[in-house]
Amino acid sequence: LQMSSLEVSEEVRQYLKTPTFDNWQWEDAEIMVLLQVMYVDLDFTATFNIEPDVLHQFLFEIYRRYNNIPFHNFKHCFCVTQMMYGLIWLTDLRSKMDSIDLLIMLTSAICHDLDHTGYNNAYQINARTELALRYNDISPLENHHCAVAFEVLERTECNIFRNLSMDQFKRIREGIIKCILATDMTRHNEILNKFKSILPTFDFTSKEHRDVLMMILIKVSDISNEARPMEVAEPWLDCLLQEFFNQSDMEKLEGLPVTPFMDRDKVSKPSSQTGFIRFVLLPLFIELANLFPCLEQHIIDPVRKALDYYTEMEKALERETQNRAH
Ligand SMILES: COc1ccc(NC(=O)[C@H](C)Nc2nc3c(cnn3-c3ccccc3C)c(=O)[nH]2)cc1
Repeated sequence: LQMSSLEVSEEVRQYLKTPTFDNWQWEDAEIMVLLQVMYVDLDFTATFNIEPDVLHQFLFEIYRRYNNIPFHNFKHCFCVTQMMYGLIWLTDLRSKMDSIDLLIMLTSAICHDLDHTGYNNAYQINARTELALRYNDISPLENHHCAVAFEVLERTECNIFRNLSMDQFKRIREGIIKCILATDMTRHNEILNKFKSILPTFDFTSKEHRDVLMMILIKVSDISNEARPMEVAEPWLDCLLQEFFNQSDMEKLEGLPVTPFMDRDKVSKPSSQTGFIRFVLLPLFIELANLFPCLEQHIIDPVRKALDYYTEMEKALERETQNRAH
């Protein structure tokens, strides 16, 4: 099943640009080739003189630095990157932003959860882990993901930016740090409110506005599973709850505070998801659709369907528990 990026059909290259792409049908080795195809089809390899072998070495080292945990693994990195790739094409971002900003966004997506251990920032801080100590409780995970990304880029054979100028590298480094640190969900309202405040007068020629948009786009890509077809999205929720339950089991064992929506004794799959979609996902996606109306049908409609699906499941679950109670 080995594929070289030369052998990926035109049909697959088009499918790769859509939010309906099903990651579950592809092996890791094929996903590595699909990631290369993204750099080629966005003309990054030509524009930034990225040698194919360096791109391959970079992606392989990234692959090695993701851990085998239920959710924050290499397949999640691919899903976030593929959604970012789809958004770039759907919104025709190439006609509105410099290629270097798109290169920052795609590379940030690939690197955004590097070496995630399956335990979130609340755990890192409460358990006083090495990461919490090193980063003084300030987004310890996201700081770590970003530091690992630049450790990889320090290796010449993996440095996809090695043929760029110092100024270009500085701009890329600043952008990747901003994007990866923006994926800390405790900053969700800060970033969303900033975007809401600039939306009425959004100006693509303003660097400040572009920076906020780039953070919104990686945030949208990061939590966008429910924008995908149900048969692609639902397994991801099972993986997420598995990872969350592993954490809350550990917190109980270690006598640490347990996050309510992670407690297997408290959370039900549908009720946690309806809350997340109504209060986190839809408000974020609706704001982005204000800037790119085409996202209504491609992203928001599927999410509304998912909300209906989980609301029905929630009702069915309630009826069942009531019947059992009688
Ligand atoms: C404001 O910070 C928050 C807000 C919500 C959540 N998570 C949830 O509400 C629940 C558990 N659901 C949920 N959480 C999700 C999804 C996708 N990513 N994601 C997630 C994963 C890890 C950390 C944070 C989030 C939002 C998803 O489809 N559902 C986690 C953190």
